[in-house]
Amino acid sequence: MTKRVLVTGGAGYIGSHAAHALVDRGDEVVIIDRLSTGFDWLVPAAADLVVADIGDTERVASLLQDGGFDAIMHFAGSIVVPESVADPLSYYENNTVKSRGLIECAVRAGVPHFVFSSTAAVYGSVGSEPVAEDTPLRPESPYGSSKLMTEIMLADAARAHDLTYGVLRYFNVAGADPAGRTGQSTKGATHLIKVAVEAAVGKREGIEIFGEDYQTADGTCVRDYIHVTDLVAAHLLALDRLRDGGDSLTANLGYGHGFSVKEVLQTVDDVAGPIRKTMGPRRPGDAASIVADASKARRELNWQPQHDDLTGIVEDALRWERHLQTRNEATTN
Ligand SMILES: NC(=O)c1ccc[n+]([C@@H]2O[C@H](COP(=O)([O-])OP(=O)(O)OC[C@H]3O[C@@H](n4cnc5c(N)ncnc54)[C@H](O)[C@@H]3O)[C@@H](O)[C@H]2O)c1
Ligand SMILES: O=c1ccn([C@@H]2O[C@H](COP(=O)(O)OP(=O)(O)O[C@H]3O[C@H](CO)[C@@H](O)[C@H](O)[C@H]3O)[C@@H](O)[C@H]2O)c(=O)[nH]1
Repeated sequence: MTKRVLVTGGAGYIGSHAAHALVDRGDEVVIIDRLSTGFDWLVPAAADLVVADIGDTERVASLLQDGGFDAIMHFAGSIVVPESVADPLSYYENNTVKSRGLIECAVRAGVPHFVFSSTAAVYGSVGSEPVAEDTPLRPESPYGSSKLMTEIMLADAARAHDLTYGVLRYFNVAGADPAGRTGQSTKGATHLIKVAVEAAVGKREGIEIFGEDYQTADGTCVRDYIHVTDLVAAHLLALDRLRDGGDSLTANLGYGHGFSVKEVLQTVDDVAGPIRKTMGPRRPGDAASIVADASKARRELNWQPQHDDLTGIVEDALRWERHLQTRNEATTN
């Protein structure tokens, strides 16, 4: 069978990195993206881009029916936790209902493999110990619940039909393609490292630290930041496993150690020069600490991360931010 992958959300931050990685190793790639938070200029030249909503099941069905795909990588979705609290039904619509339709189209068209972007948000508050995949799932936001429901649908569909899947639960994804071809370009981004490097290049006046009264070493929240290149490498390994006839798998993707908000911002200061920081209240819904036990991905996928270095992550994010600034100046002049 041809190695041909439908990448949903392939014009977004993580999906565009995956599309590049797939093209780099010779897979054929078709992207479906409605360009709500993604950009057509992030897509590799060798990939076909279909600008459409994955909720347009007629379009998706006809793409899959005639397309000769052996896999779907499903990145499309809505991703901002506080937004999901304010507007839960739109999250269930975009992340759960539309994923259901996509899975159904895959089953009907006989696409045998499905790799899905899930999230550490399916665990909820877990304490300071690294969290393994068999930890009880108690999402605390509609975003986390919307993703968990898709995990459940995939597992049930795989039991009933000829489908194998990889569910990958991402911790905090950051950094950019070291080759400089793509990076996080979201407008009004809320992710810590993205916001900090925007401040470093002068796009923002500074950054607010959301709470310093957590039960952590320095009082700020602890997260497990993973370089997007390592994250994407695990997707390719998961896909290869399925293509080789391996079992479905659910695995965390993180490095297994955490950094506090203050440690991250210190690293940004070290790399880019000091940025302005102000102390603010806690952001609703933030857990004090969440760190992956990522031993399963290493064991089952033979995943060997190459970019487990916070300084390198920040350097790559900063390089991309500078590139965006130059690009914006070029397009506005
Ligand atoms: N960034 C993170 O730290 C993180 C962490 C955990 C999980 N994830 C998951 O990874 C995936 C990708 O996230 P990202 O950071 O690249 O976000 P992103 O917003 O950059 O990418 C999402 C892409 O999906 C597209 N899209 C959204 N809804 C669509 C629809 N209905 N039809 C077609 N296209 C649609 C957007 O235009 C965008 O290009 C998401 O599913 C997200 O939940 C991200
Ligand atoms: O301007 C900012 C932005 C963030 N933070 C803090 O930085 C930490 C990380 O925040 P953020 O980068 O927004 O990531 P999370 O809230 O941890 O959520 C991310 O990581 C989850 C998995 O752990 C994914 O599911 C989500 O999609 C993704 O947004 C949190 O303590 C925030 O309070 C600040 O203090 N100031």
